[in-house]
Amino acid sequence: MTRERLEEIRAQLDEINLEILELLSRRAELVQEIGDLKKRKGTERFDPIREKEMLDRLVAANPGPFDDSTVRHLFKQIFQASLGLMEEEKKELLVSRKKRTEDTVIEVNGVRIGGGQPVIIAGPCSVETPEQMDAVGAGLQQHGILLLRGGAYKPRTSPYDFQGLGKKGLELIRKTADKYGMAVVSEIVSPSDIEMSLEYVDVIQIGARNMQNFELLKEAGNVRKPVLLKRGMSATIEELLFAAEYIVSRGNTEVILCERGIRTYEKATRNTLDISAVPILKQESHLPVIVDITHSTGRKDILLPIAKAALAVGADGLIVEVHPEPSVALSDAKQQLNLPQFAQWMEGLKASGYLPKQEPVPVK
Ligand SMILES: O=C(O)C(=O)C[C@]1(C(=O)O)C=C[C@@H](O)C=C1
Repeated sequence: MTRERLEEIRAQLDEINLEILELLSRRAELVQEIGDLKKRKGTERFDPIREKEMLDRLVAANPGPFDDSTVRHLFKQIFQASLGLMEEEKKELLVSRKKRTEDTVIEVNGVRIGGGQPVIIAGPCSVETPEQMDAVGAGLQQHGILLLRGGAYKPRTSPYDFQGLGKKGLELIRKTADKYGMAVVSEIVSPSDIEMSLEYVDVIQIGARNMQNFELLKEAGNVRKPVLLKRGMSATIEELLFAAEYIVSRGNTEVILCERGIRTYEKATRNTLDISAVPILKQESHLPVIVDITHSTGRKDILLPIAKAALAVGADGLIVEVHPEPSVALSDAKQQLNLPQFAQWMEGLKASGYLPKQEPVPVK
């Protein structure tokens, strides 16, 4: 082929491209008209029967050299693009940054979660006895801790493991928190307990195993109390945000997201802390994000570097489990810090500069 002939053919192709583009644009305008009609009538935009009819007619008229499957493929692409044109603008989630650019700040017991200063939520895995709670309350109070955690309802892997004290546990943690000027963060597992829990908790925790318990999420959305929502152990970041949307869309806008490690093949830690989830969640959502360093690692020896890492990537706070006597704890005995270990951990964190110096809480 001569160079001139190549140029000549290319010039023809350029013209045909423009003709195709003009035809595609004319087609798209007609599709938009159909889209308006369908919207008014409330008809489904995708019409597979109509698409099949058109494809069959095109294949029957196919003069070649493209084979039938190529013709089907090319036109299917056009139908797809047409559907895209007809689609309503994508609905942004209420929890999305696109919906609200400023950070949501949640105030609990005078502590601002998401307000720029990291917060520490500490306490035992389970509420066990008055003595245990009093010891931990007194110990944490020494370090200025204002948010006390402790499980009264324990969704355990084995039905034979300690299941928690239930309502009695809630009463106990409330009493302890009141004595030491703290707020209560405790997990609720049943939708029918949400209403009852309002008397005892300042933050309703929804645990990893219940992240997609939609009835529980809806019930938590119906009340006006902050919710700490943990990421499910096999949940994607998107699924966590949808779970939060369940709560926020019902009017309860105070949701704290919690990264607590996900299940992977790695055995060195109990779960794998998805550190990248923190900046991604902060970017995608306006809700505060905290990291449960105890459940994600399941070990005490790396809690300081992990805490620093979480704060370095922008976490608004940390959850750490503390028990006055971890070796006799009724749950998670191996991963809870004792009070001297907690004191050392706090010292390390303050020295790192990530945590402001905190004064002991004045007892009310
Ligand atoms: O004919 C319709 O009902 C249309 O919506 C138009 C159209 C098309 O592009 O031809 C688009 C999407 C439907 O799935 C089927 C056909």
